[in-house]
Amino acid sequence: MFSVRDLRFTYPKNHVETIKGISFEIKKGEIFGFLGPSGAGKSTTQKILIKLLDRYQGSIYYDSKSLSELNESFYEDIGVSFEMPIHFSKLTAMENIEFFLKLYKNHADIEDLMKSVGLWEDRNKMVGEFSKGMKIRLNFVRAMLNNPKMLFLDEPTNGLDPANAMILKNLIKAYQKQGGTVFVTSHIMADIDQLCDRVAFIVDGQIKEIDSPRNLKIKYGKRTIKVEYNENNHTASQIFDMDGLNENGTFFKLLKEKKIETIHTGETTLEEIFIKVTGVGLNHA
Ligand SMILES: Nc1ncnc2c1ncn2[C@@H]1O[C@H](COP(=O)(O)OP(=O)(O)OP(=O)(O)O)[C@@H](O)[C@H]1O
Repeated sequence: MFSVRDLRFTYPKNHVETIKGISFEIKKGEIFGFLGPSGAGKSTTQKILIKLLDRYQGSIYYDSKSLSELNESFYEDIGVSFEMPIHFSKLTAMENIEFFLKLYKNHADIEDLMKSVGLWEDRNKMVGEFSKGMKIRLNFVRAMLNNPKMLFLDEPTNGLDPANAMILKNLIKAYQKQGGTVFVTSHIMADIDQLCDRVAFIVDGQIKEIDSPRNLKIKYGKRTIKVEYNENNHTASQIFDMDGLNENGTFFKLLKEKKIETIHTGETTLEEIFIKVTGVGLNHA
C-alpha cells in the first residue's frame, strides 16, 4: 500500500533533520505500527504520508503511484484520526456526521457504520450528552465516513481508560477484518503488541528494527522456562534452557516429584526489547 525509501525531512526553521533516512513498507490489509518515545518523529512521518508536509527527500509510493503526484483524490482513499474526539456538542451525532460527510465524494453506509460501533440508536442525541466512550466511537465513525482503504491513527488510545482503549482497539481490528489497512503510532507498548502485525521501532528519526511483535519476542526473548513448585510449603523455582529440554532429566524429575505451581517461558516484553534494541526507554523524551 505504501513504500517509503530513504525518507528525510527537516522542518523549515530547524537545522537538523527530524527524519533521518527511513525506509519501510505498509502492506495491504496489515496494521503497521510506529513505536517510539516522544519526539522520535512518529507524527512527522504520518503527516508526510498524508501529504500535510512536503519538501521531503526520498521516495514515497502509495498504491504504486508517487505520493507527490497524487491530487486531492488521495483524501477520498484515507481516513485520519489525529486528535482526541472533537465534535460539535450542540449538534446530534447524525448532524455531526452530515456536516463532515459533505467533505467527501465517497460516502460510507452511515447506518451500517453507526450500527457497527453501537451508536445507531443514539444517532439523534446531542453529542454533548455522549459518554467519553461514545465520543470516541463517533470519532472513529468520522475517520470512516468516506469508506477509506486506509486509516492513519496518531496515538489513538492516549488519555483513554482501559475500557475505552479496548473499545477503540476492537474497532480498529474489525476494520482490518473488512480489508482495511492501518498505520498507527504509539508510545504505548501494549497497544502495539495487541494491534500490530508489524512494528517499526523509531528513535531520533531513525528506524532501528521492523518485524512482527511475535518475531521480535522470539528473536530477543530469553529461551528459558521457569518452573515454580512447592517445596516444604514454600515456593521454589528453577530455570531451564528451552533447548534440549526434552532430554533434561532434572526438568522431568521436577515435574514428576514436585507439586508444580506455575510454568512460564522467559518471554520478553516489547518494551524490554525496545530498550535492548534502541538503548532508550519509551518514556524517554
Ligand atoms: N512544526 C514543527 N516545527 C519544528 N519542529 C517540529 C515541528 N513539529 C515537530 N517538530 C520536532 O520534530 C521532532 C519530532 O516530532 P514528532 O511530533 O514527529 O514526534 P513524535 O514521535 O510524534 O512525538 P510525540 O509522541 O510527542 O507526538 C521533535 O523534536 C519536535 O520538536
